[in-house]
Amino acid sequence: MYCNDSIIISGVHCGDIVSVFADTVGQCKKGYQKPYVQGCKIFLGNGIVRMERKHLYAKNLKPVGVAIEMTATVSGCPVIGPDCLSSNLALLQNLPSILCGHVLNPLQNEIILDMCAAPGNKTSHLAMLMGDQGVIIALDKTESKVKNIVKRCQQFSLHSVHTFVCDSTRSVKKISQPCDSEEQQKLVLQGPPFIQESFDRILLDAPCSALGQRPQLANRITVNQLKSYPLLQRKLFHSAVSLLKCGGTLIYSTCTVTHEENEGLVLWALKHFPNLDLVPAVPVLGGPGLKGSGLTEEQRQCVQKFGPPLVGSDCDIDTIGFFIACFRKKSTVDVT
Ligand SMILES: C[S@@+](CC[C@H](N)C(=O)[O-])C[C@H]1O[C@@H](n2cnc3c(N)ncnc32)[C@H](O)[C@@H]1O
Repeated sequence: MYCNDSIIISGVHCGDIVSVFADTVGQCKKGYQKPYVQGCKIFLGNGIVRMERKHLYAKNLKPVGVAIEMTATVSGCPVIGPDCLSSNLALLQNLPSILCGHVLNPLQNEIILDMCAAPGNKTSHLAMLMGDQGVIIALDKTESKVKNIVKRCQQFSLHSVHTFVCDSTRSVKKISQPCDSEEQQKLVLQGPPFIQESFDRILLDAPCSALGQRPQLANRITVNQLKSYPLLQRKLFHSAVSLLKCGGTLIYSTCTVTHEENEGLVLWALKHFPNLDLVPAVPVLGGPGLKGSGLTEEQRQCVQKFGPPLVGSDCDIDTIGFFIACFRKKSTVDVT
């Protein structure tokens, strides 16, 4: 357990063996002194105390490190955190997120767009897959989050990534401007809005309801919030199709499990963009799309779906919930 989110009660000392709980209702405030008995909590496991209250809550302290070293967890997952890896050598990512980069398969010297890039985990992976040769434009609509992409790229000394604060639903220039590939590269480096068909490959790792994230002990998402995502995802997808070159690859991914944000988005895209083909997302590690989702059997096999292995599920890899679909643009046909 990392010290920035720990609550250690008075009278507990380094070396003590303690049980660790997660507060599921957000009432156990940082620094709480007494045992938290009334609120809702979930047992996470046992561990050894490595920091006491005086190491955590004294004035002007900015504690870092492990406060409780977990020795046995209910989840059975190994304890892996930032301290386990040298931060300039490796980045921890879940399996489907890593797969996203491989499915996009960016090649050296291509022009790549990462439309919703912060904090830059997938962006930095893409740059590494390209040997840092080429151009990656990384956009995010939140300025503070774009700073995190910059930090992430500095951490790995990556030079091919160019970041911009941008609402990607507004990233397409209205007027098209035919130009050669050298000119195209110069223009994208000037930042958004971009002329249509500027990018060889696009990653749309969309903002989503994130219901696939784990561990998830409590979720406070409202029905209205849940309903807002498909609309935003469609707007972003629309921009992505405009910005993609003919023959280019577009990856759409989410870390959620809802039909509307995953298979539903694919059905909508195939209906509204006759110039797009759904192609197999390879390499394959996940399971097919949901049965009964409206996708044909062939289309179900093209997409990849991840999540905890459920009884009767087609995928037995135990990961966060995730969805990947891969499209190829075959022509510049106007869209509806
Ligand atoms: C799923 S996260 C991206 C994670 C990132 N690809 C990574 O692997 O590190 C979605 C991101 O989309 C951003 N976002 C939401 N709406 C956006 C918009 N209209 N334009 C650009 N970015 C947006 C959010 O700020 C958030 O950082």
